[in-house]
Amino acid sequence: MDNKTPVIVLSGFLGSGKTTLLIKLLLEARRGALKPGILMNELGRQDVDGLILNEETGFSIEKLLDGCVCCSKKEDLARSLLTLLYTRPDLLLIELTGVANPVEIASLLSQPPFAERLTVKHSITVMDAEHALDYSSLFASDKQLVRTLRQQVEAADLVLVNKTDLASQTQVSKVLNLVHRYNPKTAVQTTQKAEIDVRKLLEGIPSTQQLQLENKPPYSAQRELRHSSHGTQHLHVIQQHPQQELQQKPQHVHDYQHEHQAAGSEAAHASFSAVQTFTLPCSAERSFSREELEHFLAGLSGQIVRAKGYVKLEGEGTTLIQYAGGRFSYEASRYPGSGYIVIIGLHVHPDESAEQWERLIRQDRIRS
Ligand SMILES: Nc1nc2c(ncn2[C@@H]2O[C@H](COP(=O)(O)OP(=O)(O)OP(=O)(O)O)[C@@H](O)[C@H]2O)c(=O)[nH]1
Repeated sequence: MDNKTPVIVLSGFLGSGKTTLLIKLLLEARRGALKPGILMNELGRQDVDGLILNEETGFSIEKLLDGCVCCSKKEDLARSLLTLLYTRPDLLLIELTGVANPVEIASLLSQPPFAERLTVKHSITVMDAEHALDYSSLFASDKQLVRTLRQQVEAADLVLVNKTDLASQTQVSKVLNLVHRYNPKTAVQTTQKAEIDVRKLLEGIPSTQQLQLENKPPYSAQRELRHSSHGTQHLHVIQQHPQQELQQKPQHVHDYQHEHQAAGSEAAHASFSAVQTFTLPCSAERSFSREELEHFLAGLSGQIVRAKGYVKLEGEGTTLIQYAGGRFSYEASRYPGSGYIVIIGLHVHPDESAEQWERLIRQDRIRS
């Protein structure tokens, strides 16, 4: 049996349903006694999805915040993958940002030091059935982003056309046609809340726990056996701390960055250009009404694509607020800290938005 760690890569535009799918995969992994290594990348400086995931599944994760792993954070991605491999997971789950290009990630994984340790089991792209068709015109000013969204479909072996509860039959059929046009070979499934038979996606992944129970050699010993027939490098590397390994192999990671720039500017390889992210903080005491928040977000300049964070709502307590595909949703949360909202959009004005936010918060002080 192949001893490489299987990887499932999740991509798809902002708010399409990647985290929703990841939660289902993790719950299934738990049922199957699989030990997952989880890596989440978010554009914002503040973590939201990681906290949701932890609240829903209890798993802790490796988070890469404040940038996209397929461009500015590639070196961090390499380091995080090594950190996760060091924990000897049964599988790796990687959720990319909504504007990441999975082709770049596949390329990183197919090179040393990962090629010999990881195998991509699935590359899944989640699409928003209601909005996917509008993206080309909506983001016409950001050619890289339009190309990235297309490559998200082209790179997938499974596409979920999600949020069908919010889309018409015609919209769903058109999205399915688009998927077939860009990637005739991929499997496609229409879903609501990313509801699919996740057992199939994890099929064939052995649990270390089960292997031990069956009295087979533990993972480390398997590595050793393999190592003895294939030379020394593999085992030597896996037993090192990731920091050490990166110190010994910095060239590879830097080469990656180099290729980026050498090929003629970041823009030539970047997966997006006009998308910006900023965070609006608020104290734990300040509470908002839903109307107040929705009105505030609607009044921001630029094109707000995604917003998420934790705020205190009047009469409801701490709440996870999500804005995706032009819709708001709210969910009670146990998040204990000060509130914040991460905003992602095109042609946005972070400073001006922060001033507006401050004014809104001050209004409350005047009221109370
Ligand atoms: N109505 C409806 N809502 C959905 C569906 N799938 C996900 N959502 C909601 O859409 C919002 C965004 O879902 P996520 O799973 O966080 O999307 P994401 O792709 O991880 O978002 P980013 O990581 O921010 O890009 C959440 O409020 C979900 O509950 C669906 O099929 N139907």
